[in-house]
Amino acid sequence: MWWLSLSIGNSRLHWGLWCENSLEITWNSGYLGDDRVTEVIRGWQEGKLWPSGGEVEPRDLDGIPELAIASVVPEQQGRWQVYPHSRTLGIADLPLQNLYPGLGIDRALALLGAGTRYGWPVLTVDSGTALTLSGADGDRAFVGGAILPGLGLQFCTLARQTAALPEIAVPKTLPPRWATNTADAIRSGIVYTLTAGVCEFVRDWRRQFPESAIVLTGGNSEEVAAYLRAIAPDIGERAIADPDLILWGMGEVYRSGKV
Ligand SMILES: Nc1ncnc2c1ncn2[C@@H]1O[C@H](COP(=O)(O)OP(=O)(O)OP(=O)(O)O)[C@@H](O)[C@H]1O
Ligand SMILES: CC(C)(CO)[C@@H](O)C(=O)NCCC(=O)O
Ligand SMILES: [K+]
Repeated sequence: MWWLSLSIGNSRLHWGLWCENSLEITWNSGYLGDDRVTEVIRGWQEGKLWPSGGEVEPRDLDGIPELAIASVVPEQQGRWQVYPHSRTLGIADLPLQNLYPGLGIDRALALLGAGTRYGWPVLTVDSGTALTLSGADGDRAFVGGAILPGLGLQFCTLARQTAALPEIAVPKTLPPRWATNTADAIRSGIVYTLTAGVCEFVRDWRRQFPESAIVLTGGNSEEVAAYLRAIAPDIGERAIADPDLILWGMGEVYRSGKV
């Protein structure tokens, strides 16, 4: 009756502990080394949710949990697939139409989670390592989307590939647009262009699907939501923030009997 969902992203791992269809707790962790993975798996085989590698309380599970894996990082997923009670999800397992070969399972699951919780049609904006937009229509058919470097990656690459530009943290709030120092100029350039780009996609989506929910998720979704509220309140105030879209999508696959 207990099962675990593991979403392997490009920066870290995202976990959910489920009791049937109820998501009990969620947590994030870094990638784990082989020894740690062995230790975690041994814990599960003794019916224990511990050690987990993230900040989650030790917990006794009555029974050995199943593990559902969704990964966009092949090198990481093999470490978890050795667990005998694991199942790795592919896009063919999802009750969505028109998915293209090679579409990221995280994008498809986020769409499924968003549509299930907030209705169809739906547009998801996942601000992770990469920022992705993914939209589906009222028949749960994938319409299309886009991929760009995420916020953290934009700041990081700019600093890494230049001599004079410093590494800057992702700002929590809107920076001044017309900057008069280097750090603010970087903040302004990245934040205003990324936000304008997202707005343009959302507006175009709304022209096609006026009633669609817009759902924000991913490690930088709070920042992106704050920028949108400040720059484009018509979008920012209506967008829904949900950090667990991918896990909800995995729950929907479980409910449909495919886990
Ligand atoms: N504790 C944290 N550890 C790592 N990144 C974090 C943390 N908190 C916020 N972030 C931000 O989250 C971003 C990564 O987002 P997320 O965790 O959704 O990525 P991901 O799991 O690699 O997903 P994706 O594969 O979609 O890129 C980073 O750019 C970083 O700025
Ligand atoms: C775009 C990322 C990196 C976002 O995590 C992931 O969804 C992925 O590796 N996608 C495969 C390419 C695609 O979605 O078209
Ligand atoms: K790559």
